[in-house]
Amino acid sequence: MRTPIAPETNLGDVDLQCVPGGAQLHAELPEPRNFSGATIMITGGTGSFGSTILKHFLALSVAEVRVVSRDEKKQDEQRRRFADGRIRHYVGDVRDFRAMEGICRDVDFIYHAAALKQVPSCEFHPIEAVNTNVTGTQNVLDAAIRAGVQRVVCLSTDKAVYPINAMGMSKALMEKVMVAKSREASGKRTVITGTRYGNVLASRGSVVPLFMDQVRRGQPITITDPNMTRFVMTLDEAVELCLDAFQFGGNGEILVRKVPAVTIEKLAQAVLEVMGRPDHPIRIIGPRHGEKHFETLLSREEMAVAQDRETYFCVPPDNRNLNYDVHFRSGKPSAARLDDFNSLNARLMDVSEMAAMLRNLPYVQAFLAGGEPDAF
Ligand SMILES: O=c1ccn([C@@H]2O[C@H](COP(=O)(O)OP(=O)(O)O[C@H]3O[C@H](CO)[C@@H](O)[C@H](O)[C@H]3O)[C@@H](O)[C@H]2O)c(=O)[nH]1
Repeated sequence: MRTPIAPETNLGDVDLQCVPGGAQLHAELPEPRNFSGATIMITGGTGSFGSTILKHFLALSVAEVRVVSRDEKKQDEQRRRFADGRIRHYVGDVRDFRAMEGICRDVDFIYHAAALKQVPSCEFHPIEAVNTNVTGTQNVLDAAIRAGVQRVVCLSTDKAVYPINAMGMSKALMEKVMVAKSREASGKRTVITGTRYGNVLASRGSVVPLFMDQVRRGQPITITDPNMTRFVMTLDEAVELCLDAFQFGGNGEILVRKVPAVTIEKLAQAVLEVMGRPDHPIRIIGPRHGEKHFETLLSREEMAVAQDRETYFCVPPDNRNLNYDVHFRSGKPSAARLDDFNSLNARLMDVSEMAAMLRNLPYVQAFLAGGEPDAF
């Protein structure tokens, strides 16, 4: 069944004050999010993000969730774990337009999370990153527009801003594809919105499970660079942003959650504090392939036009056309005197705040209870 979102829940047309550097927003954000009876498609639905979003959607009494991914084995595990007849698994690759076209039929909402996201491996296989992250996104959006899907939310990363590695570059291009497709979709049924995240704590393959495992095995914690900083957020915060994007995201907008940052040294100290092993040895190993010293969630140019929506920033699309006269008559606000929003000038957490955040994570709690939890 198709469930239209009530027009009043879409803030895409509301005249929000444009606040360089970010002051407060003034519009009331309506509740609640209504997905009941909807058919939802999640690309990358067996990955960290996809499966967590899946769990949240199932709790919101949706009619059907189509999980699209390439890995039969993960799908089988997920089928057993959830044991919910509303989930339908599709083996398919976002690189395959025809497959996406078939799966999109009669879908109301799409969460597009499928991506190659490992920084080091994308350095070695950049074209693979382009094929999945860029062309794959184009395929999903073309299929969605053609099928008249109501809303598509695409997942991006801080590594797409001022990118230096292939993963970030492919995600930056993905965002450009997303905005270009939103122009194409303008006036049609489909609304396309992006979300941009920093590091989600304790996600599969990330540094927190690695550090905890190293401590448990009695191996030194390996720190790349103690002064390196990363934006960190919990999975719940990430899910919240996704749901906000479905409800409030306008066409072509990118929503960026405001989160604090932490140095890797403090993150490691917090892990050791939580594990009660403050004197555990640490080894400095130096940065990995393609790593940045700090990350940026919003460029200076984006800060000049971003709208501040309390828990997140909204970057509107640049909807000027390619007519040069129009360009010259209506330039953008200047970014010259603005800072970007990066993990050096963001609020930096101290060890005890970081440790408190870690203690609240289900993964950390299960680990400390002696288990071997799967990172999501
Ligand atoms: O043995 C290690 C491994 C990592 N790090 C550091 O820990 C931080 C976080 O590393 P990791 O958890 O591997 O995440 P990132 O490399 O920052 O990338 C993650 O976070 C991105 C969001 O920024 C996602 O897009 C990526 O998919 C995801 O891998 C980085 O500063 C690393 O240098 C260490 O100090 N020691």
